[in-house]
Formats: sequence, C-alpha cells, structure tokens
Amino acid sequence: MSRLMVEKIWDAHLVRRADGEPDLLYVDLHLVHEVSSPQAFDGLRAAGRAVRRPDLTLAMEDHAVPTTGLSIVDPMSRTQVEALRRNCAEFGVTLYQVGDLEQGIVHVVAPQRGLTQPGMTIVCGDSHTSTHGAFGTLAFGIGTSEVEHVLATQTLPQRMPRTMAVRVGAELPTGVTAKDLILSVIARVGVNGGAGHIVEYGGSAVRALSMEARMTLCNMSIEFGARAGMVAPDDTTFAYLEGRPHAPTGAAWERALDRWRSLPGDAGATFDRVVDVDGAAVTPFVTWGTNPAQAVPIDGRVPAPEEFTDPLARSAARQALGYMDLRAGTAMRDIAVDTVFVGSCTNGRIEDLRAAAAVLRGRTVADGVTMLVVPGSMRVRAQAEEEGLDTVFTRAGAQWRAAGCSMCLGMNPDRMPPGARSASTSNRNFEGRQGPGARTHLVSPPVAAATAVTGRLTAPADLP
Ligand SMILES: CC(C)[C@H](C(=O)O)[C@@H](O)C(=O)O
Ligand code: SF4
Repeated sequence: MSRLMVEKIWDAHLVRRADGEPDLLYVDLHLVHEVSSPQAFDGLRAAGRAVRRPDLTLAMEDHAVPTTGLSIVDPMSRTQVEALRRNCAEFGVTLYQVGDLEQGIVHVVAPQRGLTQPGMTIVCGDSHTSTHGAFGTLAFGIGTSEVEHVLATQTLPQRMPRTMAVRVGAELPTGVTAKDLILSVIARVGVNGGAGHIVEYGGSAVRALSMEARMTLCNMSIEFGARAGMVAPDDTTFAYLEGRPHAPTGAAWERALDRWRSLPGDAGATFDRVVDVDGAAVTPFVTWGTNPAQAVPIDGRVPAPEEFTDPLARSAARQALGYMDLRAGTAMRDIAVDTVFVGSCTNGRIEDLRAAAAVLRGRTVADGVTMLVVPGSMRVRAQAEEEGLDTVFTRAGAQWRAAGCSMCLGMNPDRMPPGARSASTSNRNFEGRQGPGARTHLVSPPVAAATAVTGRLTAPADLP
C-alpha cells in the first residue's frame, strides 16, 4: 500500500496498537526545557521512577534566561532554571546551561548539532517542536503530563492525525523569505486551518529552500493549528547534516542515506486535504493584528472589521485594532515602531542573522528605535561573530545579545513596556506576548532590519 512520509515514520515507531486505543509510539529524541518540565520530574520522583533513556533526552535553558549575563534575577525564572539543573543532575540528563557554547533555544540547537535527523520521532514540551519536521522528522509538542510519560517510558500514546499538503509551486521571488510564505499561508487558511492535521510542505518553491528556511516554515505550522509540519528529506537535507557532530559517519552515513531516501511519500499516497500556493505570487508579509493570520502584504493596509464576512473574524479584527491601537485603512508602511527584535526559534539562525545584517550593513538604526539581535544559540552567535555580523549590528546601533528565547515571549528580562510597538521576527503576536500591553508586528528578518532603519514597517526594496 502506498504510504505518506508521516505514515512510514509512524509505522516504524509503533510499539503497540490495540483496538479503540491510541497507538503507542517510540520516541527517538526528547528535548526538555525549564518551563514545561518541573512537574514532570516531580511526578517521576513521586512515583520512584528513573528517566528511561537519559541518552535520548537533552535539556536546555532557553525561555527564562537573560541575554545580557549569567545571573538570573527574576525569582520565578530562577526557580525554574534551578529546578531544571537539580532535576538533570539527579536523573542523569545532559543539560546545556546558560553560558555554555552548546546552549540556545532547543529548536535551534538540536538541528545545528545534527541531533535532528530524517525519519526520527522528536517530542518536547513545547509547541514549536514542529520546527524539526524540516528534516523529514515527525516532531511535535507535548504537554507536561506527556513529558513525564516520555521521561518514564520513552514512548507516547498518540492517535494518527489527519494529513494535509501545502504545495508551493514556482519559486519565491528574490527577497521574499520562508517567513513571508508561511505568514501568507496562515492568512489564507486561518489560525485553525490546519487543526488536527500533520502538514507536509512540498512543491518546487519548498524544494528550493535552504534547511534554515524550511525550519522557519515548519516552525510556524502550529500557528495555524497543525500538530506538526514536515518537509521530505532531499540532497539539501543531507548536505546540511553531513559532518555535524551527531550525524552518522562512514558506512553508517551511507546506510542512513539509504534509509532517508526511502522516506518521502510513495506515488499514489494521498493527503486528506491539499492547499496549493503560487510561490511566485508571495510578497513580504506583515501582521497587523493579534494572531498570526491577521496579516497582509506590506503593500497593504490595515483592514476594517467590516471587510470580514465571518462574524468571529470581524469581532476578532475589531478587538485586535483596539489592542494594536490601529485605524482601518492605515498603510502598513505608515506604522511606526519603537522596537525591533531579530531572533527566536523561527528566525534566530545564522541565515536569518546574515539576511538582517545584509540590509543593515552601512546603515543605522533610526533614532528612538531599540533593536535587539539575539542569536538562537551560542554557536550561531560564535559563527556570526566569525563572520563579523556582530560588528554590522553594533555599528548600526543594535544590541548584540547572548542566546535565548528573549523577546519572543515575556518570560525573561527582554520585555517590552506597555504600549510599545515592535517589528519582530518571532512567531506569535498575541496580546501581551512580548510584555503586558506590548504590540507586535510579525515580520521576516530583512523586513525587521529595514524597519529598524526607517522606524516604520519597511521592505528592504524601499530603502534608498
Ligand atoms: C513555554 C512554552 C511551553 C511555549 C510553547 O509551548 O510554545 C513557548 O515556547 C511559546 O512559544 O509560547
Ligand atoms: S523562541 Fe519563542 S517560540 Fe521558540 S521556543 Fe522560545 S518562546 Fe517558544
């Protein structure tokens, strides 16, 4: 029978199947961070259990850590990070701590180290685990009680979601990024457009994307409700992986390649739903509202609530305009920001920093604008410094920080004050996401950099 890629991976990880019950799947890699793990370890301790496979478990400090130094002042953050340190020591789990060269956002570190490989199952108590799907990996976020289950058994009960294909034909125009593509897809299908589905991205425009861009795409699958996002592995995937610290070598590499080449879905295997996108028609996209689907091309204007026929969308738009303090009909390019954030597991990889630096080189950040550039991992930071990108940023007047989730969410000192407005390369523009009362416009790294230069939402092509 012809199978989709996700079905092949699912079948290969099946531990137990029984009528009327979810399947029990084996987990190849379990990533852990300070926010969603404390109760899971507590549960384990209370039950007198060990971590079943500490060698397949990797922990990271990312959400709560400061990006300006080692000491954690906020008591809540400190408690979370100290609990993780104690738990990892007690249960024998490797932990990358703030200050280590290996530390960073889990979804940036694992791919970069070659830990994320095609055909694997990866879980983490974090919704953006979908990022790893870029490698042809079945990767999804789980809740804290599931974290405990995986710690104890290295397995997870799961029901097979429905399947959805997002096929992007042609190629993205020059200067248009995977971030623009995914924002345009979410705007089209809506925040629940992928609910209950595992999405596979394909088509010529996706095949042409780098691994980093594919990660950006898969990262935001969760923002339209999908359980996971995937891209079939190909030569781009293999070239990215080859030589990374955890990638197989020698004969094992050849065997892995054979296995990985058999992963893409069979001809004749069908998806429950297919969305076709014309890659050539995608333009830089920016959000105006408080969910990622409330987005328009940067050439567009803030819509009026009356433009939405669906009553729920209309009231959501009205509420969003209020929170965002925007007037319908305002050109997106006329929206002034005071903060620019380049970073996060969506856009904190080396290519993202290069793209932002390319726009900023020889230019300066506008007066009154604070720009933070936060590498997704300490290795990304080191590489950027080797390439001199840090100098481009600091000369332009931006702040060059250490790795972490930072301003992607208000769980650490990188918080915006109430009423402040950002252009942000992160993935969520929810009310209060970057600090209580703070307003977020989601953008790509090049748009973030161009916006920093003018102080208004700007595409690089607009700059003189
Ligand atoms: C804190 C964590 C559980 C959360 C998530 O699940 O995604 C965070 O990473 C986020 O991006 O909102
Ligand atoms: S960078 Fe943002 S989206 Fe990614 S894991 Fe951290 S908080 Fe979540």
